[in-house]
Amino acid sequence: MNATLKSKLRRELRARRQSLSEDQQTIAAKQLTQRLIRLAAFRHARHVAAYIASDGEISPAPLLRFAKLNAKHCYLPKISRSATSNSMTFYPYHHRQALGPNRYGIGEPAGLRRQPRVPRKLDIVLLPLTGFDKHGRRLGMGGGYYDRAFAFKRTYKVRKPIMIGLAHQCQEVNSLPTDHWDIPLDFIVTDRQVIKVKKR
Ligand SMILES: Nc1nc2c(c(=O)[nH]1)N(C=O)[C@@H](CNc1ccc(C(=O)N[C@@H](CCC(=O)O)C(=O)O)cc1)CN2
Ligand SMILES: Nc1ncnc2c1ncn2[C@@H]1O[C@H](COP(=O)(O)OP(=O)(O)OP(=O)(O)O)[C@@H](O)[C@H]1O
Repeated sequence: MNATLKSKLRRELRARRQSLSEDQQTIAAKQLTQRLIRLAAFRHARHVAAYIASDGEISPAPLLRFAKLNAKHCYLPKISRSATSNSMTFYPYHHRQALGPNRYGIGEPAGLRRQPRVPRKLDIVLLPLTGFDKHGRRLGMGGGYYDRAFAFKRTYKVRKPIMIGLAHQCQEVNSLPTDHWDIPLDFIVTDRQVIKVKKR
């Protein structure tokens, strides 16, 4: 039931972000950066995970440059497929890091010489949203990668990492369906606003 609804919404919301022009994307990414760098959660973070934008997603690239200049350690997700599950690992994103496309065509660290960082040792995770509502519910790309990698946050009720969903303002919807495995967000930041999610 939820799955059909989620996939219909996903199609609609992906079309919305894909229709933004290059200029709109550039401006949105800068505005997003300005909002994020004011957040205490970001200022205090030493280990920051983000992503390489694809499919019209709002880009954390200018934020990553700022984070690097401020001596923060940055990480990018890399996905892998095994016989039993699809998982995601976070690798350091350093200067001149080689990137290669994953099976969805998204850039991810390639030619790895460094060790990944375990998810619970990240301070903040900036994750891409396909959709969100004002209550802080999220819709991802449907792979369940973030839900699985951070399922420990639901199980152990730990504070870290702080989960911050990033999206274009045009990806807001009135209400989203939720499933029990959806990991809760702490903040949603768009080019226009910061939502601090209330604990449920
Ligand atoms: N930039 C970025 N990196 C990321 C993610 C992401 O959402 N954005 N991921 C976050 O998980 C992981 C990759 N997950 C993905 C999962 C599904 C599809 C995808 O395109 N799936 C279907 C459509 C699904 C649907 O509409 O129901 C497709 O192949 O077209 C892409 C990425 C890791 N890296
Ligand atoms: N903790 C988990 N353990 C096992 N399977 C899970 C877990 N969390 C989610 N899944 C599976 O992942 C699939 C995708 O879930 P959903 O549609 O909510 O993805 P999403 O939140 O949009 O994706 P993402 O987390 O990659 O952004 C579901 O079929 C679900 O069964």
